[in-house]
Amino acid sequence: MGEESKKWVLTVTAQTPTNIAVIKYWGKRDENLILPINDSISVTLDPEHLCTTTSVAVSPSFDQDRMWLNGKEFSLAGGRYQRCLKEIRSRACDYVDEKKGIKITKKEWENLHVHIASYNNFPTAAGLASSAAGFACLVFALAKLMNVKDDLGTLSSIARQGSGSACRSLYGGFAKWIMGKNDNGSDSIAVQLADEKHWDDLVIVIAVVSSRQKETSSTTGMRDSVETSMLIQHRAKVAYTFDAGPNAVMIARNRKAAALLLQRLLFFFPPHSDADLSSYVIGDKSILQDAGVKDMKDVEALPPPPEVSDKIPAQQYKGDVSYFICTRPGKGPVVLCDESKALLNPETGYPK
Ligand SMILES: Nc1ncnc2c1ncn2[C@@H]1O[C@H](COP(=O)(O)OP(=O)(O)OP(=O)(O)O)[C@@H](O)[C@H]1O
Ligand SMILES: C[C@@](O)(CCOP(=O)(O)OP(=O)(O)O)CC(=O)O
Repeated sequence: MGEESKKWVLTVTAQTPTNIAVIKYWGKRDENLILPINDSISVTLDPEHLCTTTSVAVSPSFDQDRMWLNGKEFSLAGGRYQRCLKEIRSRACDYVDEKKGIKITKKEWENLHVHIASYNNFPTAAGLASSAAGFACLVFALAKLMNVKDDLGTLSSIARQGSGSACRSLYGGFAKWIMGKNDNGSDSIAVQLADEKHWDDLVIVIAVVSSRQKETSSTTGMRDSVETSMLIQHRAKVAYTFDAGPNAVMIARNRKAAALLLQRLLFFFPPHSDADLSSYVIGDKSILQDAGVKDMKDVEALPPPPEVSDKIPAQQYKGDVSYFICTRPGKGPVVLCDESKALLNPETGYPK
């Protein structure tokens, strides 16, 4: 290949939301293919507040597949990354860009290397579904780059092989991962139940008590549950609100309930006195207005909630929560055309 023809770089940038399961996936029947032991249902969170942005690039000048996560080089050697790359490459279609003089045939995609740069705008591996947004974004961006024509259901089954919960992040609103029955996983895909407008005054408040990396990953935690819990098969009938980590996720059915909830949360879990309210409650700050809280003085003036009685004393836990994120149902993956949002330099294909 001549030096001139080695110069071109083709890039795509995509943004994908996280999701929080209300009926959780917890336990696999196949560890390799990532097949679950139950159906699960989730709410996709607004990418304005929590999202992954991933840029992918391809060029004949790249000599290996490389990835950078949150600014640091990250190994793609793991089986989950390799499987996603292989599945997407096998579905790549011919690509032609007459203007740039780029022509890639289906066969040529197999030998072209990719560069990937990804950034999570929220804590990674802390129990806030970074693997979900991350693998969904990786698969979605690569599929766009390689001109994959398959539908979102197929892409969801590829993202599933990166991280189970990722299959639901291919959709906005409310998604269901159908566990499927087939041994080869072909029917284990996610579908959209309703879009983000369906229940648009639903409010999700996340109390972040720790942004540190979890000691037990979801993969390990659910494996232990499957091996040791006799009740695991019955678990998905039971509602609970914690994800796999210390950070509580609370779902309020409408804005009024969310405002009352936030008043109570701020009463019981006030920030340290020197804190700034705008960094203590992030995301959709308009809930603060509904709660009648404009500044720290208003937080300090919050009265004990009426349900506090002699039996339940109004003990306050100052500083125990690092910060709260208020969010809502959000849209699914999108391609970002604004060059300034790209994480890879369009000329070189290396991180900006
Ligand atoms: N943007 C990303 N792109 C690709 N992979 C990512 C990205 N973000 C996270 N990951 C992968 O996901 C792993 C973290 O997954 P893990 O399940 O342990 O935590 P989590 O997804 O944040 O929490 P949980 O699934 O319990 O909500 C990372 O070590 C990395 O391999
Ligand atoms: C508690 C959960 O968030 C667990 C998510 O687990 P992962 O999808 O991160 O696990 P792997 O498939 O092993 O990568 C529940 C859920 O999202 O349904």
